[in-house]
Amino acid sequence: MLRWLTAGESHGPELVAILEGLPAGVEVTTADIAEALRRRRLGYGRGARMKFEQDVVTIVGGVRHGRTLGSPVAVRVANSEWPKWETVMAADPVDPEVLEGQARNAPLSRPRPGHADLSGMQKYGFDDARPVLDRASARETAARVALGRVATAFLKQALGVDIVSHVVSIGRAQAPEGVIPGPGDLAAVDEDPVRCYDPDASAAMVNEIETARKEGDTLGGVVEVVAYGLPPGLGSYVHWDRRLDSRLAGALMGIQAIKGVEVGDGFETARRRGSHAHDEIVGEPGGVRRVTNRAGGIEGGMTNGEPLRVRAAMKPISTVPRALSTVDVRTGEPAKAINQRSDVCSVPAAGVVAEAMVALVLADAAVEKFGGDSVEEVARNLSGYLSSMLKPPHPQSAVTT
Ligand SMILES: Cc1cc2nc3c(=O)[nH]c(=O)nc-3n(C[C@H](O)[C@H](O)[C@H](O)COP(=O)(O)O)c2cc1C
Ligand SMILES: C=C(O[C@@H]1CC(C(=O)O)=C[C@@H](OP(=O)(O)O)[C@H]1O)C(=O)O
Repeated sequence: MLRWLTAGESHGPELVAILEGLPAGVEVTTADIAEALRRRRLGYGRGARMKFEQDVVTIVGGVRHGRTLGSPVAVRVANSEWPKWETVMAADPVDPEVLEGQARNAPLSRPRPGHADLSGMQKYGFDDARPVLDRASARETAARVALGRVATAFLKQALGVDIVSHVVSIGRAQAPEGVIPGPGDLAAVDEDPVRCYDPDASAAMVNEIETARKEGDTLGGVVEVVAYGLPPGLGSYVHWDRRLDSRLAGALMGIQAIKGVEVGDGFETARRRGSHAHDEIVGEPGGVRRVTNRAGGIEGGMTNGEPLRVRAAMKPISTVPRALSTVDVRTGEPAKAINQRSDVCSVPAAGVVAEAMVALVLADAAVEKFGGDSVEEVARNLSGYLSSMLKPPHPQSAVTT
């Protein structure tokens, strides 16, 4: 079993992340993780903070000379902006007089509709949104992307799996259906300003973001993650919480602002007749394949050997410059919601985070099926499984033998 945890606040000194249960022998370096974090900061529509802040990565456990040890992998991602926030977010008590004069420390009492502010204040008994938003913030996804990079390395090295993601829509601008990056196309997707694989759709998405920005508004959208090279049989049909689709949906919904998840053709499948909803099976030399992949590579809660396809729908950013109505919790009076620097659209970044979450869930399922002590052992077990796996005899090979 793979377990992962993150800690740290958006304006705190650093994020920390631990991944436990990963086999020994996975090749991964600080530079690999730093590059994954760089990808997460990209994307047209991100706010000012993404330009001036650096993610400073340190691997502090579980890796020696570029290979995992089998012990928990621990990563620190430092916030380079920490000196500006040191008194506001200090762990130890700070002299109230020092805090008094700091604009940054003024209580945030006008909760934003759509953010965690108000419910978080009510739940934990705060009269200031600062302690809520600082942890609810998607800054935390940097920690997940760091761990996701380690999981991605494991999946590639032990199973030959490639994970790509792309942006399917931003606002009303939509990529044509069926345009999906191939296993080696991640760099090409990353080159696009909104991480869309279709150039015309990409231009329309950039235009949507610019228009929203000019109008003081924000946008959401849909991202898709595709994993190539998965063997059949990861996950299980035997219990709800062992189903791979259930685990993927939970992981994707656990990303800030994700409000919907689709597996394969998802909601569109619900509108089709059965005769056009499923993927017919044909034999071919060496095995079987599906003629289509409407299911997105999962049947019965298990991978079926076809590319895995999952989508996540992100709501628009809730820090809307044309601020929404709220109540000032100190006075009870109507007010305009907190409106500080913010992203206009973070959908491209959410795609990178979604890749990380998919990688962590798939790595967990792979360790469960093939063992978790070393990359070599996992590869050996995978190879034994594939060579003994049920494969209906192909008619042509039956004739020749
Ligand atoms: C990569 C990423 C970046 C985000 N950036 C912002 C932002 O700059 N401003 C903002 O208000 N919300 C941003 N969000 C969304 C908030 O984190 C989210 O709306 C908030 O946590 C409440 O969402 P929830 O209801 O899904 O928890 C971002 C989300 C992601 C995934
Ligand atoms: C810091 C990151 O994203 C932040 C996520 C976020 C939110 O409310 O989720 C709000 C913004 O932070 P701030 O209010 O400090 O500008 C984003 O910049 C990041 O992705 O690294």
